[in-house]
Amino acid sequence: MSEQQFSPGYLANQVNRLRKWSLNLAAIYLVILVLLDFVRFPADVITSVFTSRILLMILPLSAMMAAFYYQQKLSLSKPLVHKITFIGVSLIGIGHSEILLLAESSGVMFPKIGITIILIYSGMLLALPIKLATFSSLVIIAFTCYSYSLIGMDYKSILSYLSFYLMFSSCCIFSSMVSIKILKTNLNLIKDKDKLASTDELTGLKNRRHFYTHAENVYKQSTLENKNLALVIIDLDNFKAVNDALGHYMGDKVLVEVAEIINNNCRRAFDMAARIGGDEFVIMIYDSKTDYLKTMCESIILKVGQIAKTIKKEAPSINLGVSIGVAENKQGCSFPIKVLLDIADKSLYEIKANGKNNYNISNTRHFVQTDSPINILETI
Ligand SMILES: Nc1nc2c(ncn2[C@@H]2O[C@H](COP(=O)(O)OP(=O)(O)OP(=O)(O)O)[C@@H](O)[C@H]2O)c(=O)[nH]1
Repeated sequence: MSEQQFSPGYLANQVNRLRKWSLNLAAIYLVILVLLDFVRFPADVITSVFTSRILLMILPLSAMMAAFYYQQKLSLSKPLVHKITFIGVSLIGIGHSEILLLAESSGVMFPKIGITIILIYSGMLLALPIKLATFSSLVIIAFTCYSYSLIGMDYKSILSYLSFYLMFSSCCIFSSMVSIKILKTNLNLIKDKDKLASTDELTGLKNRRHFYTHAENVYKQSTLENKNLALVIIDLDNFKAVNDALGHYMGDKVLVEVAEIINNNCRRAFDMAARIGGDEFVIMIYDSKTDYLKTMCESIILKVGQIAKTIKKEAPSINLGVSIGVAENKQGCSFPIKVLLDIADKSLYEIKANGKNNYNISNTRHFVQTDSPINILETI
């Protein structure tokens, strides 16, 4: 699953889909109810019944569906969509009470708690956020009980209908809560699994596999937006000696501290640090500036130097250091990630060959003009 699917809007999208389907069901049942009206009601009241159905049920439900389906196109805010839904549900409740009164006055056998109306309500209640669904239920129940009292129903019957409506509404609201909870739990489980698969266990940085996927996406973004993109490869110097002299536990500790230094350089959304080998790391900097890259490399060398000083106290012969190779895609000059890594690697090995503990920044424009790019371009 891609990273984009886990964006903060992912859960909201899933919940929205669930709500859209609930509304679709409500709409289907409403059509059935309207068709039943033609069979049940005598000709003299059918016009009034049909008008009430259109004004108080079909139109509000259509407005609710339009708000849900065209939320983005119409730039409707979420609270506005919820308000439209709430008003829609309440109107539908009132509409049904109105038709109940019409049925009673014209002597039509009209089930007080019809299965179709229950299905319509459940569809709509599931389409609302929990608080609004609770509030709408109360509005609908109040109106229905009021209509019952208007047709002269005794209080015991009203009470039994009231308890039925309360049970039925709470059942819908509870199902809505449970489905959202299940969605949240599943999403968190998938997120945890994805995090484990993309993270380096020791340092907590992203691993090589995740880095490549992310880097390809950011590279596409940089070409679209015509932004600079820099890859910084960082390799510790003489790290093996730390392991050999002070043990793997100390070696691990050094790697964790270095990872923290490296990660602190990722300040913007597209930047990313990863561990791509034993003592090898990479940082990707989006919209990079060469001056910033220089300052960053100097700061990393300085901070790793402080770790080296602590190591030296315990093992004076160890010269821990860090070599850094940087490749920077300047605007209008876009080498793919693989080639950019190749260039950064070559820059790094120049430093390794020339005394270590330093950095080297290669602007990719430079490679087009000299002999070196011919080698690099052949690898494309
Ligand atoms: N403690 C520890 N060591 C590791 C880990 N992964 C790799 N290494 C060690 O890192 C060392 C890397 O060795 P080299 O590539 O020779 O690096 P170096 O000693 O820094 O040599 P230069 O890069 O040439 O300066 C090896 O000894 C690996 O065993 C790890 O997770 N923990």
